[in-house]
Amino acid sequence: MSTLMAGAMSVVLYSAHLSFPTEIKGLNYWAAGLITLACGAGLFSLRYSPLGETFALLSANSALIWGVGFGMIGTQIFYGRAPSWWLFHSVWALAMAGVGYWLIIQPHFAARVAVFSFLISAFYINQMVMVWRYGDRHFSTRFFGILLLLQALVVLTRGLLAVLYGGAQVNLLSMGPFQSLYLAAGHFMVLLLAVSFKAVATRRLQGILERRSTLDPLTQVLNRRGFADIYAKEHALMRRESTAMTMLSIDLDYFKRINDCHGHATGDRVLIDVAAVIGKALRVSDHVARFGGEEFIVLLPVTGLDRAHHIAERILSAVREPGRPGLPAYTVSIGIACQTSINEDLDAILMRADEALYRAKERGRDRIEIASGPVPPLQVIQA
Ligand SMILES: Nc1nc2c(ncn2[C@@H]2O[C@H](COP(=O)(O)OP(=O)(O)OP(=O)(O)O)[C@@H](O)[C@H]2O)c(=O)[nH]1
Repeated sequence: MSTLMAGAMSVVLYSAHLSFPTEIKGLNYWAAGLITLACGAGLFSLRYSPLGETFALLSANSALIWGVGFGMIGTQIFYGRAPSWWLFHSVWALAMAGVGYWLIIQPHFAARVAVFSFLISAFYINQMVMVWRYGDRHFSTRFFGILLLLQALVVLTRGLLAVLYGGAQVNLLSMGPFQSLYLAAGHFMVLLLAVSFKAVATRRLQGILERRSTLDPLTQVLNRRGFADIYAKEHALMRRESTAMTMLSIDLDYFKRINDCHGHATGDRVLIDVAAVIGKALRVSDHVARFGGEEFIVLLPVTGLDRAHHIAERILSAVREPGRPGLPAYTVSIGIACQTSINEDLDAILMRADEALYRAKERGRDRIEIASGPVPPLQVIQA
């Protein structure tokens, strides 16, 4: 039953892989791992078939190692790590050599169990390390990590019992407390691991969708909604720390002409380029957004007018620089508004920055203008 459920989970994971092939990686390996584990469980039942016990045990053990190994590869890829195919193949080769030797040449059940258990635990331990190092601090990740730890402990204990007490303690065909525990773990843990991996993947997807809803799809900078959220946070910080922040309103000059002369696709590439140029001129703590069309807004937290003017000049001259292949020359105009009062809201500061921008347009474009502002009750301006 649990084998069938693991098979069903593989369909769920594979369909998630087909829906988000680039956003969430590794799901296909997890799906392959679950199917292979289900096949492995099926192969064990062939031991009483005409194919014989040796074939059944060798093929089943091989499938189990592949199944767990694919899970490890899936987890590594999920966390953006290079897959350890060398570990995958080494564990498989060593385990098959050990199992084969103690099954065919020198039959020894306990030795077979020990070598298989110790080697396969490497896959679980490797995944635990991945989750510990690269996972986020969220319930789904912790759940996944704890299950991996438990599975590693169960497998290692089986190996140890085989070494210390011989085959009788770990023979799953005879019943004892450890055998029951191991079978329960074997049956349900795989399923639980698949469920927890799906939970981790869903959490990743949630983050991706949240990020997407705040990003401009063309330039990958913030959109109006994402910017409003960031502004609210910076505004709260400004209230607490009595600092200033400055807004730049940046608009491409004669962008309609670029579209008309070079086509809309080139216009789009210019927009991507200007977003990149602006981004390079900023600190990581600054924020850039595209407010539709060819207008970009930059928020410079804890920044006064002097420093903001310096940054705006840097953007202006970086945009003017020739030599970006395949793009027409273009310029931008910039309006600057400094916010020093917490009573001013986003709409008000944007309006002032826009007024300055229109003045820059009127006065010939490719220039910077500073907004006259409300009298600043400023305590600290870090320029
Ligand atoms: N390629 C492209 N063009 C866009 C996009 N959004 C808006 N536009 C174009 O941007 C142009 C804006 O033109 P205007 O508002 O006249 O501004 P402008 O030509 O830059 O003139 P000034 O701002 O006065 O210097 C229009 O032709 C829009 O079609 C977009 O996402 N991609």
